[in-house]
Amino acid sequence: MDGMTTTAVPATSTAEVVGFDQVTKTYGTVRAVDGLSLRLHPGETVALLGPNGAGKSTTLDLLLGLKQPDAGTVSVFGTSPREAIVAGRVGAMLQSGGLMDDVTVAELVRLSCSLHPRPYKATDVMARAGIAQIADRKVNKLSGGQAQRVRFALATAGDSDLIILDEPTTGMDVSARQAFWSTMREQADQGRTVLFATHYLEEADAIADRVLVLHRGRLLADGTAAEIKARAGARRIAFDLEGAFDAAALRALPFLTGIDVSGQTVRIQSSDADATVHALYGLGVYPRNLEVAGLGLEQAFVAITEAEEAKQS
Ligand SMILES: Nc1ncnc2c1ncn2[C@@H]1O[C@H](COP(=O)(O)OP(=O)(O)OP(=O)(O)O)[C@@H](O)[C@H]1O
Repeated sequence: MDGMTTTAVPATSTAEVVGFDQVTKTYGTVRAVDGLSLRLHPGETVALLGPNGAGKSTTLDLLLGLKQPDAGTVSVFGTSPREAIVAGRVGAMLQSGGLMDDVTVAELVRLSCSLHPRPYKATDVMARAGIAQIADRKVNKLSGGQAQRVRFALATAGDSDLIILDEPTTGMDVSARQAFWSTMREQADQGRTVLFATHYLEEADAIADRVLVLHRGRLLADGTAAEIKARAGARRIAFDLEGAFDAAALRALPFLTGIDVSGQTVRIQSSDADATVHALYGLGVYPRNLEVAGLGLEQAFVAITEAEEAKQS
C-alpha cells in the first residue's frame, strides 16, 4: 500500500494532452505555422488568439490530423492525432462546413453519437446544445446560430478528453453564448481540456485559464490573461480637462503609445504612466477625474502584435 501512495502521480499536472514539437506548415511561400512548440495539459481551458491569418485554423487542423506538418511532430495523448480521434478522445467543432445536407438535426446528432466509442444519449446531447426544439428541422434550413449549436452538439456527442473549437460562438446570440460557455466550463471542471480559437478577446479573458497568442505562425505569448496584460506593459490614462487646452502638446507627451481626445476627455495609452502623468502636470494643465489602469486583454493583444509587426518591418 505504501508503494502505491508514494508512486501516485498527480496526473493533472504532468500528463500531456497535446504536444507540438517544432511544427512547421507552409502553403507555397506562406509559413502558416512556423516552428511551433507547445504542450497542453488535462483540465486546461486554452484560448488561441491571433490576428487574421496568424495560423490558428492551421494549428487546429494539424492537431486534428486534417493537415500534415512539413516538419516537426504533433502528438495527441501520446499518439498520432488520427489514433486519438479514432479512440474517441477528441471532439471538434470547426468553423464552417461539415454539416450534411438533407438530414434532420436529430439524425445527424444520432449518427455522430453512433460513431463515438463512448457516446452520450442523443437526446441529452441535443438538450445540452439547446437544439431539442429544432430536432426535426433539416440541417440545410438552419440559421447561422442554430448551425453553430448543431456543430457544438456534434463536438460533444461522446465522452471526449479534448475538445477543440474553432471560433465556436461566431453567429450565436448572447444567451446561446452564455449557455455554450457554461457547458464548456462544466466540461473543463470534469478534467477535459478545451482549446478554442477566437477573435472575441473578452471571451478569452473570461473563460480561458491560459491564453496563447499566435502571430505569423509563431507563439508570441503564452500565459494567463493577467500575465499577458502585464507583459504588454502599457497602461491606460484617462482624465478630463476644463477650458481650452493645447491638444498638440498633449500628443507630444513622452511614452505615449496612443491618444484619443474627445471633447474635454483625453484617453492615453503610455508605456510609462508615471513619466507621462508627471509631464502632463509639467504642461500646467490640471487633469480632473484622473484614472490610471492596466490594459484590457484586447488592448494588450493589439500592443503585443503591433510591437511584433513593427519589429519585423
Ligand atoms: N489551403 C491553403 N492554401 C494556401 N494558403 C493557406 C491555406 N490555408 C491557410 N492559408 C494561409 O495560411 C495562413 C494562416 O491561415 P489560417 O487560416 O491558419 O489563419 P487564422 O489565424 O485561422 O486566420 P483567421 O483568423 O482569419 O481565421 C494565412 O496566410 C492563409 O492565407
